[in-house]
Amino acid sequence: MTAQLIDGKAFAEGLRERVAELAAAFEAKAGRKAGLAVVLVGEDPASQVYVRSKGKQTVAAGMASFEHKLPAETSEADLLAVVESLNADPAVDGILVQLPLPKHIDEQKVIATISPDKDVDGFHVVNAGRLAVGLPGYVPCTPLGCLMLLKDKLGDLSGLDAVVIGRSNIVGKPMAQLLIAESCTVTVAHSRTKNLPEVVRRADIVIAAVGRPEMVKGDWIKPGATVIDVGINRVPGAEEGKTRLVGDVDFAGASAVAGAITPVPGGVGPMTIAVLLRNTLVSAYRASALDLPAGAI
Ligand SMILES: Nc1nc2c(c(=O)[nH]1)N[C@@H](CN(C=O)c1ccc(C(=O)N[C@@H](CCC(=O)O)C(=O)O)cc1)CN2
Repeated sequence: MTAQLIDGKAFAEGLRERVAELAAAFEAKAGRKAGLAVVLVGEDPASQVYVRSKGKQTVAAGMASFEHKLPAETSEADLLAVVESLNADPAVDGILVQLPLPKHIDEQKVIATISPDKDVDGFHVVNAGRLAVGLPGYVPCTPLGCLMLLKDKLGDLSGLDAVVIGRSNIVGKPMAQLLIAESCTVTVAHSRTKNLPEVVRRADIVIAAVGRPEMVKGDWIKPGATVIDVGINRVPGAEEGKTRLVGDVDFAGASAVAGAITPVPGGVGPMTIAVLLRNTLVSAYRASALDLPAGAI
């Protein structure tokens, strides 16, 4: 079997177009643009690329982008003060503090300071709690993007066996909650899981989010399964001094067995920013007490 490719890049483009249409409608009704503030502390090269992309895509979708670039030595107190000023700013519907933060800053404290109503990353404990009990709130962008790709490919997910490899607050845990809400039978596997290949082999849906290059092998995959690769790992390339991106799944091996698979790059990654724009627009509609057409995005 050769797996069908799940084209996250194309899906994300479509989502961004729908967001842009609704952002224009929002501006016409509210008399202002929906706004996203992104805060970057330090000069991590990958984070700089993601923040630049977020700014460009926000503007391209017809929303206002507010970038706050702070030096790596910024104190926790100063960062919290920036977040508090964004909480109070009516032009800002969504706040995102780019992770990871420098070691001297307590990430949880920063996330807890973001207003849950502007937490378009969905990392605040209030939004995590809302997801856990099935109340409306903001859902972290990467897992929501994975779910959109899965539903687009498979339709109804109920009754399917899903394995989520990884238990981070950003991907693994919310992904498991989303799949439970879709009536999947969900296993969350991690570094202590015994006989991981056997656990993965039972799954109709595999979500790999461990951050270990090409860890999930082709012979771990059940024939016909759908494989969503969340990993973005930079490894040495064929040419001296060059690097290339690989996922957490051995793409060549898994493609020979799976029914459908996301590539890296061009799979889950582009969905992260498209869903961020979507969450920001939802926040803008809520802040202005305007109705978003049901199921529009
Ligand atoms: N506050 C947050 N911090 C971080 C998040 C997040 O959701 N919120 N996620 C990641 C990084 N990230 C967005 O911030 C992100 C990662 C990857 C991509 C992407 O489009 N990847 C491309 C490849 C890009 C490349 O060449 O390097 C792909 O997979 O095709 C977008 C956003 C950590 N921090």
